[in-house]
Amino acid sequence: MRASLIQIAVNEDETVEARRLRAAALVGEQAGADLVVLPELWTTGAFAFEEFDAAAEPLRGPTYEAMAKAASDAGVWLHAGSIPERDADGRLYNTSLVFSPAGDLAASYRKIHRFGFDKGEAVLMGAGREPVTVTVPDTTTLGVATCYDLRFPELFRALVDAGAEILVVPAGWPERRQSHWTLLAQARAVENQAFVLACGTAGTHAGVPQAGHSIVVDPWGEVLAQAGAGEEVLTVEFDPGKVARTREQFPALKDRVLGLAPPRG
Ligand SMILES: O=C(O)CCC(=O)C(=O)O
Repeated sequence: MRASLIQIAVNEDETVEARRLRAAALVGEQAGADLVVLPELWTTGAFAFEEFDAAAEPLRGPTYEAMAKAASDAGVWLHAGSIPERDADGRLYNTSLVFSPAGDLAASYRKIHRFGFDKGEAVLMGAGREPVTVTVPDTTTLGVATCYDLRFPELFRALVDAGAEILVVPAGWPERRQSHWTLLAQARAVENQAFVLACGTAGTHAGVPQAGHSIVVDPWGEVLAQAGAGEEVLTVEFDPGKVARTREQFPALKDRVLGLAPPRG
């Protein structure tokens, strides 16, 4: 499988429309890849809270249209990162879109863990409730999560229990916590014996420099590739069959003990 992670720069000197066109062109350049991934909230930037309302779009809005076309033009599975989605009741969500090579919507996922504690995304957006997997016929199953979700291992376990072998994590992770990003991506890969494809943004928006450093980790925890800080397309080839082999040779997932009693004391 060949995967390309598009670590696009999100800076304020570019309009959302211009960045959408540029993202579509970058996806087009990845024809020949099996899977292409864009980051979280790349239209506005994950920290541009004051832009969310104005830039919010219905699920099938301009970003959906542009990315569906980009996926079918390039003939790739496209995890198009996330958009600020406005639902029919006017509520906002941080919603990821995954397209098949035919340009059909294969899945959408509303981010479950919202970032910001008592401000930003945590108060401006609603929380998703449903973990989401996507079956790539005859190949593998993707489990999707978004940015801050990376800190919550129970979500990833739920994805693995549902068959996920490749965990795809679009993000807008800040430079300040870059060490957590790399560490958590490796931890989620090792504990779940799965590939982790984590795609961040480059650039600076709302005064928050982005970490970049998109990363691909294999089921043994080895870093197959990692980007630098700037805009970059990180391309990596790997064998999804390594998940089954790793789980067979080192069957730790089989040793889980579920339903533990509460700790004594
Ligand atoms: O968990 C973190 O440190 C960053 C999370 C984040 O930036 C986000 O979810 O948008």
